[in-house]
Amino acid sequence: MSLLKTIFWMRFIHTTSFVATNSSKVFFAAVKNKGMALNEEQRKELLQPLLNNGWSMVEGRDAIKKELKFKDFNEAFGFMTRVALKAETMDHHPEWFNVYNKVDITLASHFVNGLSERDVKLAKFIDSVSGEAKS
Ligand SMILES: C[C@H](O)[C@H](O)[C@H]1CNC2=NC(N)=NC(=O)C2=N1
Repeated sequence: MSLLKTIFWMRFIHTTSFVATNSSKVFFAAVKNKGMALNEEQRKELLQPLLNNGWSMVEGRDAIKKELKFKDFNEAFGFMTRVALKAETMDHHPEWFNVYNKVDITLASHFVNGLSERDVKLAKFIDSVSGEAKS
């Protein structure tokens, strides 16, 4: 092969592999897109109803928490199982602590180091399955 042909093929391979890696980067960034931190408007519209429903802001951190008390461990763990399955399908997990019938839950989004719409969605789900629990 002539030197010119070799240079041509080297440039061709370099360009096509560059295009391939770049488009896969764009593709995976889109797949992984989890949204952004809540803005002021969303905080009034989406967060305030949760704060009126037993959730409160964590001190020194952009996160929300709720403390739930169930009848017994069975009720508490049944609730946790429902939330765990939902969290897994959402790929969004609570920080939580359980002793017997008590479950303390904190929600925040690691990828924005604060609250996102995912926390609102999970908090709403938690409220919908917490049944007779007292907060
Ligand atoms: C790699 C995986 O997608 C991430 O670590 C997920 C898992 N669960 C998560 N849960 C929460 N609360 N926030 C996240 O940013 C998060 N990210």
